[in-house]
Amino acid sequence: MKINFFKYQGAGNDFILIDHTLSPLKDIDNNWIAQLCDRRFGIGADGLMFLTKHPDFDFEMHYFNADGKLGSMCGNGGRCIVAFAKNLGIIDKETNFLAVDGPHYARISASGDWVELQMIDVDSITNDIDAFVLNTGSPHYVAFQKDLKNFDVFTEGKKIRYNEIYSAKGINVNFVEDMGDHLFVRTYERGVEDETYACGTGVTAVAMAMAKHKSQTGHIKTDIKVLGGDIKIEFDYDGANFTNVFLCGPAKLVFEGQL
Ligand SMILES: N[C@H](CCC[C@H](N)C(=O)O)C(=O)O
Repeated sequence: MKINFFKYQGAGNDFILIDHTLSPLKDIDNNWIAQLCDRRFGIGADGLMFLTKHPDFDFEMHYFNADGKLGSMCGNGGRCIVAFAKNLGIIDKETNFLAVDGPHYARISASGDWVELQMIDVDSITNDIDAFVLNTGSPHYVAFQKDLKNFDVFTEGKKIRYNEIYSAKGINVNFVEDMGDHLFVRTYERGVEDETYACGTGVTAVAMAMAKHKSQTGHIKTDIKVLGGDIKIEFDYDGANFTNVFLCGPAKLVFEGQL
């Protein structure tokens, strides 16, 4: 049986999407997923998602990292699957869907390629020396870095991801430089085990860490540049809890094909 797939990208974080609404997901072949995500032997992607039906939601998102294993929440993937669901005609301007970290609300531009995705509330940020550690659906480490453009994100990110504190469960490692009117962020992603061009849960974690660092409260809007484009984050912060969190950015169909 032929399988139709769609390739999407959100600020350069790229994904393979498969409509699996006709049957439930079972017998996942993790090696097959890893092979499809491989950039030389497969289609090439940072992750793969299946869209399935759910009795209480518009659809359910199942996200796998490029290594073929089930991932935790993927923010850019969430934005892309919303654009995909619109493309499939499952949803129109807004949606409530289920992901691994719970229900998500999202709204979509009329053009279908700009998605604002609500992320989970966050009530805990800890420190690891000068860095911040928090979970925005996926676990993130946020460190400040000068001259980030010329920094070796792969080597330094990998060192942190595999150090004795984080190696067992893994962590996504974000480096941020404050550029004045925006933040510049680069991320080493667990499960891809490489730097990616964008990470949605990562930039969300960075914006939160920056608000805490600067002791800002209220309704906070943050403009972020990543290697693959521009993302906007919005949330309310009362000094302890981050609520009404939105990850906003592009989500575009690149091509479709058949396996
Ligand atoms: N790229 C993703 C993060 C994927 C999470 C994954 N790397 C993991 O920790 O399982 C994002 O946009 O949020």
